[in-house]
Parts: sequence; C-alpha cells; structure tokens
Amino acid sequence: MPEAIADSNRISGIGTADVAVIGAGVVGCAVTRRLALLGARVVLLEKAPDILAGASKGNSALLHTGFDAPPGSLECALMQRGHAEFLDIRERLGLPLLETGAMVVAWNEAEEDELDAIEAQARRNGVGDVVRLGRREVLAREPALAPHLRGAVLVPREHVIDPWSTPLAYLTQALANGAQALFGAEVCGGSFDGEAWTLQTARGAVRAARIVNCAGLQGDRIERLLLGDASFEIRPRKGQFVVFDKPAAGLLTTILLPVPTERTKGIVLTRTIYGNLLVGPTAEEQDERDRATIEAETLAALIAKAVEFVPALDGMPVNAAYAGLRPATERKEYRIRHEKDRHWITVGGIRSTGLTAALGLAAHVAELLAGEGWQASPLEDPVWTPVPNLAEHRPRDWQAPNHGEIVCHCEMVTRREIEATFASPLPPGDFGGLRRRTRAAMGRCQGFYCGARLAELTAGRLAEPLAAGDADA
Ligand SMILES: O=C(CO)COP(=O)(O)O
Repeated sequence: MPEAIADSNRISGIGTADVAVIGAGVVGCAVTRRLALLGARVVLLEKAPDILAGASKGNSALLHTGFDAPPGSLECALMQRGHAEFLDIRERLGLPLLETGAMVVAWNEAEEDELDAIEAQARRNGVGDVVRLGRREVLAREPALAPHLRGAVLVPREHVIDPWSTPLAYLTQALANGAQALFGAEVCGGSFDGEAWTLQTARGAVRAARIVNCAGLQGDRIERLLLGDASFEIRPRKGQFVVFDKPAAGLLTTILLPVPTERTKGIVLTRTIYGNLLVGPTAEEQDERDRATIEAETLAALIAKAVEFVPALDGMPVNAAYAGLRPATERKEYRIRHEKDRHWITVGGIRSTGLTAALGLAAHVAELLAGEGWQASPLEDPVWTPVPNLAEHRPRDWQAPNHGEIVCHCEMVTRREIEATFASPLPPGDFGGLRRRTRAAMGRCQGFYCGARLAELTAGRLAEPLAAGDADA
C-alpha cells in the first residue's frame, strides 16, 4: 500500500478501543459514526483499500419507506428509523436527494389483484400516505409508460439517493469526531480474554473491548473465525443493472417498482441522482462472494424489460452496466446476533434495504450496547463535515476559475476536484473509490478518453496503479 494511504489510515494513540467495527460498507460506516457521536473510541477495520468494496458498492440507490417490508419486522422498523434520520441529517452532510416517489405498477390482471394487499400492507407498516392510482392517473403522471398498465400504488416518500457519498459522509463525520479507520486490515484471527478482544489484522494487532461485525458478504466467516461458529450462512445473491445514458432519464420522474415477490422487490426502473436511468436488479443465487460478473444476455433481457414498460427507451444509448452482490442468508430477516458475555454484535444479512436502514441499524447497535452496560457520553457539539454534493451543487467546480483543467469531460470533473478528494480526510484507496467520489470516468465514455490522464494524476496514490482498460471495467 502506498505510504500516503497507510499514513492517512494510521491507527494512533487509541490503546484499547471501546469498539472495533469490522467492515466499511454502508452499515459499518453508519455504525462507526453513531458510536463516535456517542463518545466511543471506535476503530473501523476494513480489508480493502477503501470503503464500499463489497455489497455496498452496487445497489439501486433508493431510500425506502418500508411499505413492503414484513409487518412488525426489525427490518421495517430500522428502515423507517433510517429514512427519518437520513432526511434529518442529509443537508448537514451534503447529501443529495431526489424526491421522486415510487409507484408499484401492475402490468396484468394477476398483478392488479395484488395491489389491494400491497396498499393494506403499507398502511399496516405505518406508511399511511400511499395512494391508489387508476390506469389514467398513472399515465397522466408518467406519460411515457406503456399504455397496457392496469394501475398502481403510489408511495410518495420513496426517494433516490447517492449510495456512494452517503456512506462516505457517515465515515467522514465519524473520523472528524474521533473515530479511526484502518484499511488493508483484514482480520485474520483474534481472541477474547473476558474483558476485551485482541484482533490480529493484516495491519497489526488491534485491541477493543467490543466487536461489531458488519462484514457483509463475509459476516458468517468472521463469526466462525472469531466465535467458532456462525449463526447464519451467507448466500450471495447477484443483481445486474443497466445504466441508460442521460437523455433516457427525461422519460420518467417516479421510481417504477414491480409487484414484489417474497425473494425480491424485482426489476426497478429509476432515475439516478446523477441524471441517468437505471434498470435492475436481477436476483441470481451464486456461491462466489468476491466477484459479480455481468452477462450480455441478462443485460439484453433487462433492456427488453425496460422497453416493455417505457417503449421510448427502444434504441436509447446505454452507457454502463454493473452487478452487485446482496449478502442474503437462508432466511429473509436481518440477522442480528448479540453475545453479551463475549461483547459481540453481528449485524448480518443486510440486503438491499441496508442503504436505507444503515442509520437505523446504527442506532439499534448503540441501544444493544447500552443494554449491556456500555456508558455512552454523547458529544455535546459534534463536528459536521459535508462531503462534495456533486449531484445538486451548482455551479460545479468547472464553472469556477482556477480549476486546473477538466479531466473528465463526460461528467465535467476538474483536476482541482480530484486533488481535493486526495487531500480529504478519507482519500480514495483505489480507482473505484476515486470514481465514486468524483464521478471521473463514470460518464458516457466510461474512462475511454480520460483514463490515461487519470493514470498520470493518480500515480503512486492508489493501492493498485491504474492500468489501460481499468477505466471501463
Ligand atoms: O432495488 C432493490 C432495493 O432497493 C432490490 O431489492 P431486492 O434485494 O429485494 O431485490
């Protein structure tokens, strides 16, 4: 790992931390933030060189209401807590929001028959602002939809957010309030001596009174490694997505959801916070936890589905495709394991709803810790550290003087923005992290034109040097 990265992540002066959080996905970042704000000395351990290396790097970026969650479930309650806290803090953290609402659309008679139950479930879950829409009302709202639709349930508070700056902001605020993060710190072993844990990591030993396991796709393995058994089994579930180029986003304002099944919310059509149109995810079981491939046939089927619902998408340019892995388990519910005697909490099986629920999960973890006698001393005046809001901020940096140069012309990313991200408290550790922080190489050309310049600018600053062809990976 280059010296600059190692230095910025140096763990210093922490002695025995109050809590070690394992895994820097969105849940780990949110838990670290909550505990730091409660005055804990907390250290976040991540095996990758950057945040969001696992499940959190690929999802559909929606802020859900919990309207379709199992009634009375922890998942439902924590999504609703997360939704509320996100809206409360988002401006102070610089987080963008597209207030789109969502429609669960019925495309045939059988689906139409299910709308009553969907509406009733939403009301049972406390989402009382849902509205039943007839065919004409749906088409008046979304004229580009295929006219054979039968009706919909409108869920006004389902929104579009940014899946990348959100966890970045959570962890940035945690660091500003005393937390530490250690990257390249795979946990290889550890033991509990009755008072505290000593973890062996690839970056040295870390001692912490308590562990919160937020290791996502590796959550069961971490339990087995450190507790000797696992309370669930991760069964990775892949979701492939297609990203249409920006003109397509003008065809739709509301998030389109299909009638969900027990296993998945199904294939969603939504604008993204950066002005594209997203279609996906699929729900494909696989064994591999570290790699999610995209397949031409599946992408073609996703495009065909999108065209079926929005015919004007036919022939519209697509500029990217990606796949993510959900850390699903053998059961649907969130898998929380609390071992009071061993000072251990696992936050496991957090599927696609985790982006919404992360702040709620963090509050839940804090309550579990309080329940075992941990004394919080909440910071009286926490520091708020907004991250760059590239989706809403106008004018953008390229419109201001002295930006150096425009490096990525598709997304209009300046050299000054790239330098600023490297100078930030949480600089990118790899190329994906740079793309997610700045939007460089995320546009129409996917790095075809700016890749060489980005390689020059990032030389020696990323865990892996940028090579030809990386940018369009
Ligand atoms: O888009 C999704 C949620 O935001 C996908 O949900 P599922 O994991 O239920 O398929």
